[in-house]
Amino acid sequence: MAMQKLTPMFRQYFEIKRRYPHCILFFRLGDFYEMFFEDAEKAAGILNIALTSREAGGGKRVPMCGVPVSNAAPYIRKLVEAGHRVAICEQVEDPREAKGLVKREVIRVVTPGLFVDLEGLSEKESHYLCALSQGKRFGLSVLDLSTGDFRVTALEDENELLNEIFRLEPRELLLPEEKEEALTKKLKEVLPRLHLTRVAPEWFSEKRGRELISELFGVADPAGFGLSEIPEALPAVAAIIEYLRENEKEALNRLSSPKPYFLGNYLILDEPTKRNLELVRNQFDGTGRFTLLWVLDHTKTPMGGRTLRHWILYPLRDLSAIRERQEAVRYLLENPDLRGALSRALSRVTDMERLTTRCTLKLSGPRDLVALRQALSVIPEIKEYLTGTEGLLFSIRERLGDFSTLYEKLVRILLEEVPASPKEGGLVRPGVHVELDELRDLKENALKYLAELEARERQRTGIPNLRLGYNRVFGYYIEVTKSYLDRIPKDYLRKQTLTNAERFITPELKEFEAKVLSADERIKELEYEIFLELREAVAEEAEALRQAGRALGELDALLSLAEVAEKNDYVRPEITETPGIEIIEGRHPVLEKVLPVGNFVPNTVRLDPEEARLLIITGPNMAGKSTILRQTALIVLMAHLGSFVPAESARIGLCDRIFSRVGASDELSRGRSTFMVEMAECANILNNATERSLVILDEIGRGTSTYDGLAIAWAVAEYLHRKKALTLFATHYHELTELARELPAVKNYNVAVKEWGEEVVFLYRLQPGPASESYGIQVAALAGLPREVIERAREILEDLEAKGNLHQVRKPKESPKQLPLFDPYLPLKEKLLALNPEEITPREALNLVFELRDFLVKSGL
Ligand SMILES: Nc1ncnc2c1ncn2[C@@H]1O[C@H](COP(=O)(O)OP(=O)(O)OP(=O)(O)O)[C@@H](O)[C@H]1O
Repeated sequence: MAMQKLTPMFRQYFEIKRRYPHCILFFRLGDFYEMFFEDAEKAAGILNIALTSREAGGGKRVPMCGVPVSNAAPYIRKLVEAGHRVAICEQVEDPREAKGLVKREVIRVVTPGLFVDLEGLSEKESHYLCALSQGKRFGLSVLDLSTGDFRVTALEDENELLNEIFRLEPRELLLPEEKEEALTKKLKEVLPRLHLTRVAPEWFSEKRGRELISELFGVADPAGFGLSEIPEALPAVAAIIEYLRENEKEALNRLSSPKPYFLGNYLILDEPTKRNLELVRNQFDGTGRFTLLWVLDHTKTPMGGRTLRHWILYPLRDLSAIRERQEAVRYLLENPDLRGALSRALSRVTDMERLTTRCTLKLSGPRDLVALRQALSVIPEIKEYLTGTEGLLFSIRERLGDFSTLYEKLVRILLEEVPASPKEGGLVRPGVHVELDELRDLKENALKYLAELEARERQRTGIPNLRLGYNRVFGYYIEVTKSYLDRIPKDYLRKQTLTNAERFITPELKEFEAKVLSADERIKELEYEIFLELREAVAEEAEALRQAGRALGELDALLSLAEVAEKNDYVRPEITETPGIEIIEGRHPVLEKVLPVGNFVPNTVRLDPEEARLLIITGPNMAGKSTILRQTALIVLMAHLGSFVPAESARIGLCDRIFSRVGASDELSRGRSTFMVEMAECANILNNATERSLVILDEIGRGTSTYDGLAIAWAVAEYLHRKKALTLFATHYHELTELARELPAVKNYNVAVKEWGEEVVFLYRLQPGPASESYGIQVAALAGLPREVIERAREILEDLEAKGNLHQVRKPKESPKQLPLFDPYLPLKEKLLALNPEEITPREALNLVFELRDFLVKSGL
């Protein structure tokens, strides 16, 4: 449309839209955010709202849709979740005072990484925006705007970078525009839901990073933040700050300074390990159920949940830091009364970190302040409980700070219950503001006041029938009948003449009228001002509040570890500087919770750098090999995060990383064959494992021909033995058990099974020595292969054995897809197998079809 034909408002719309071409523009019109043209068409579809039209000038109508300002949050959330960016354009002057068209400006752009709507964020997960710069090393800055957590680090190579991104799972990653495609493709592969945002390459400047840091945080040298060791991160810091400046200016007001973190301080968990060990997400449906976090998380607060998740993903490598956490868990474990009291107190704490940030971003409403007040009310109580503690608990107490002044203010000013919006009034207590109290009195006592005034005026003038009245044209007036006009005082101003009477006004009446008529509006205005001041008072203490929030998170996480340790009978592992692992009667933390009580069979694993650093574990399918591998890795990881562990006792030498190569993950979508993935993961292990690494390998070489596979597995085992990494190697290649004879620190173990007629019984018990047989056919029979096929297989086996074709190498069984560790749908399978088609009713059949459909959908088949 030609510009000149447009209405002034649409001209303004276009001027703004031109600056935000990649955003859906929420254009404020009165009580609505309106969208136009393509934005409207796109949004109406996603939001499922009516698409209407509006005249844009010259009689032309254009597509339009809108959402109410008072309830815009869920719509914004939906659009952002669908991958859009939403530019919020507000009226930035009072329409009543505007000369002509009211001024409008975009005040914030909501992007996937800058999303802080409490309802749209998952409570116990961080929500990261990252920026990536590349110099000699990679620089990564990581911001969770919702909590104010701002960190930076440097990464040696692409591999380290991909692992870290996979660990953080950011929602949005900022990259310079010219960034090469190969890397972005890999990033998309590890995290398909990640939004990659290209921004101006000039933003990634070390110099700019220094300038911005000194500008925002008032320090001349970023070294003050410990950034001198990672100058590569400065461009990434600059990019994030520039991004905030462009899209969320308010965030710059009270941004926390970026804190460096060094990957070397944490156990390295690469992508396959995080995935295979099902630390925070299961491989079955990608949710948190049946994961290590699921077992350990009994936290009461969102901060606690986020902290624990972070601890699991960043296990420590520093002995004293681990012991500090263990000590705190021990103390809580031994003091159940204290634990109970702290737990109850924490249950009343709200999400302090996110509520505080919303105040700094000027997004919070009265209810947020009330929620924050509630959290603050609990802090003195918690401090009291922690009096007399030592170590970490004492340091938590110290970090909780003192918010008595702020708390008292919130109590003194805000009512118990407040409305959602700060602009509707009804949130400030009486006695806070003189004018506000007067206005409220005035409103409530208007009628009484008028009656009093009438009586007073009658007395003053001596006019017995003087009367007060109101009409819409003149407002309040005093009416005097004609017979008394001679008694009218001088300050009466004539306003209207009727047949029998005259109407007057007085300055007092006018003042009263102005007050009453505007009281309501003024009350709302005053309450809003008081609210803004209060919100600002909270924002001023943002840093201390965030620190307290984090401290409460730590306390909550420690309590959770203590609670889980008690409930599940965990022990405190002894952590040593000397490498080596000894887990006596260890259990799989998740599987033991899923199986009926008492059904899990514990196992002892000893890895010793000199005597037994590589254990070859053989045993038939389903015997429990993978479980032993995983539980060992999980126990080692739990020990490093400061948790107690499911075992009778455990001694764990400090590790630098846990490697895992377990099962064949579903990589077809990445366009790489199973074998290729297996080898790539294996290469990574071989190139990086050290004497301090724990390596768990499950069936290496299965994806290729038997001989190739065996040869590779053999060579890999030899190499790891030479590198002195502590390794558990589960295999179907029986031949590998020969290694124990050749290499000094290789030991054979097998998972016991017992024959029961033609069947096998799984004992799940790890015992020294190689497995005697494969039992593949028995397991196949258990799985329900038709009897005919099983019998035929036996014949073939006997035949092969008789011909000597089976001599050394037994081809391992292929399993088409990695089974989840346990099978949540076993009951359904059993039902299906037990089904008698002759007897089933149509209703039963239909129910089964529904169950089956749910299963297929959930398992992604
Ligand atoms: N220690 C144990 N106690 C009780 N049940 C167990 C134990 N270990 C394993 N199981 C059960 O056996 C199932 C199979 O275990 P796992 O996957 O570890 O076997 P596997 O030997 O690795 O099998 P495959 O060689 O076919 O991959 C588990 O899902 C679990 O139900």
